[in-house]
Amino acid sequence: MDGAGTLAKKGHEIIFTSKNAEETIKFGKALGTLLTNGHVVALIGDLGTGKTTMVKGIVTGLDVKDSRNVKSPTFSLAHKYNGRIPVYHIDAYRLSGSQELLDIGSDEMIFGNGVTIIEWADNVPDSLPEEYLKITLTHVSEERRNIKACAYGKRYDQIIQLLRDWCD
Ligand SMILES: Nc1ncnc2c1ncn2[C@@H]1O[C@H](COP(=O)(O)OP(=O)(O)OP(=O)(O)O)[C@@H](O)[C@H]1O
Repeated sequence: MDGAGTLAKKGHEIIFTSKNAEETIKFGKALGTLLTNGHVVALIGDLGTGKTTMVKGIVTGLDVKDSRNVKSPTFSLAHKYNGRIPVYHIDAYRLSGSQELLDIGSDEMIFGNGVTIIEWADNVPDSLPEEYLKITLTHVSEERRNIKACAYGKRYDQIIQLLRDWCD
């Protein structure tokens, strides 16, 4: 990626430093183009670190229309978008555990067809499948964020490799 963020490389994870929201969207879009049925992306980060901004990028890469209007489903808990495959966007902020997530039918979302993106995934660790991609966003300065993408399971190793190629 020309003249954009900086990248640290380590095994099955990458750390990308995003300079602004637009760059986080571009990173998300690159990731979204690599996702397919059954993939789960767990997003972790404090308030305002850019989780929803990242989701906008990911769903853009999944060909969801009007992706810039995506908002966190904080009250409805989950949204379904129609992209090239179904996309489930879950916000676990208000959830105190995995049972509440199960109650909204998360099993069908996480283990069914399509891609599932879970904001505040650290609130529902027991709901995550054995393999998933974890993205941790941390605030560096007003516009700078560290984006750490980590593959949990071999299925995601190739995604990390391709993201690395994209960032280089
Ligand atoms: N590098 C960056 N990456 C992402 N967002 C950024 C960046 N720089 C500034 N921002 C801004 O930070 C804000 C992040 O908001 P966003 O809703 O995406 O965060 P969030 O983690 O989902 O927050 P919350 O948990 O409160 O819903 C947006 O206004 C966005 O434009």
